[in-house]
Amino acid sequence: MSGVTLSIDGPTASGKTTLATGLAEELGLAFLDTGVTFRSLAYALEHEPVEKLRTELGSLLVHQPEIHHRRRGGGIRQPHSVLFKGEDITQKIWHSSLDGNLKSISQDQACRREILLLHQRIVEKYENIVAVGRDVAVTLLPRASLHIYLTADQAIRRERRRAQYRDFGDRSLAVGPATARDLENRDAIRAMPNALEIDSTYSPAPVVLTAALRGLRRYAA
Ligand SMILES: Nc1ncnc2c1ncn2[C@@H]1O[C@H](COP(=O)(O)OP(=O)(O)OP(=O)(O)O)[C@@H](O)[C@H]1O
Ligand SMILES: Nc1ccn([C@H]2C[C@H](O)[C@@H](COP(=O)(O)O)O2)c(=O)n1
Repeated sequence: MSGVTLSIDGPTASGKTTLATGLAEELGLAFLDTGVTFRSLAYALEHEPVEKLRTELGSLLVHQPEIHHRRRGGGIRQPHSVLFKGEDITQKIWHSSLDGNLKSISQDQACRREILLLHQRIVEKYENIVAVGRDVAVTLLPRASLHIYLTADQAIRRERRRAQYRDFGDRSLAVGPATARDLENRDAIRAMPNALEIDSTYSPAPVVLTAALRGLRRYAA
C-alpha cells in the first residue's frame, strides 16, 4: 500500500503508541508521536525561555521519525529519537518533574501553532506515515486515509501505565479521565467519514491492531 496516512488520537495510555508501532511495523510507515514534541519542549523549558522556544522551535528541536520502529530500553515508550540543540534527549523527557512545564506548553496557543508547523514540515517528508496525539486528526492530518480514536476505561489505562513504568523510577504516571479536549476530538473524529473508534478495554494489543488493519482495508479499498 502506498500513500497511507493514519491519525491516532485518544486519552492518555489508551494504547495509541502501541497501535501506531504495530501499524508502522506491519505497513512500513514512518511514525510521528506528537506528544514527544510537547514532552521535549517541557524539558527544553528548563533551559530556555518560552519565547525562544516558540521562535526557534524548528532549529532547537529535531525529530527523527523511524520507518521501522525499534523499542529500546525494556518497555519504556521511546518511539523515535529527538534532539534538543544537538543533544539526544529521548531518555530525559519522561519525568514527573516536567508535568508542570508540560501543562504550560500544552496551554500556550502560540507554542501550539509553532508545534503544528513543525509537525506539518515533518509529515510532508513522508508518503506513508502514522501520527499519534491529541488533535492530529483535526489539525495535522485532516485528509488521512483513516482516523482512529482509541479509548479504554480510565482504571485500565491507569493500571497499564503503572505496569509500564513499574521498574523505571520516577516517571510521569498521571492518568486522568478523558479531558474536554479528548471528548471534543472524539466528537470531531466521529463526524469524519473515514473514522474508526476502538475501545481497547477488553482487547489485547494484537486484536486492536487487527481491527485497525481491517478498518484501513475498508477505507483504502
Ligand atoms: N490493547 C492493549 N491491551 C493491554 N495493554 C495495552 C494495550 N495497548 C497498550 N497497552 C499497554 O498500555 C501501556 C500504555 O500504552 P501506550 O504507551 O501505547 O499508550 P498511549 O496512548 O500512547 O499513551 P500516551 O497518552 O502517554 O501517549 C503500555 O504498557 C502498553 O504496552
Ligand atoms: N498533539 C498533541 C500531543 C500531545 N499533547 C499534550 C498532551 C499531554 O499533556 C502531553 C504529552 O502527550 P502524550 O505523550 O501523553 O501523548 O502533550 C497535546 O496537547 N497535543
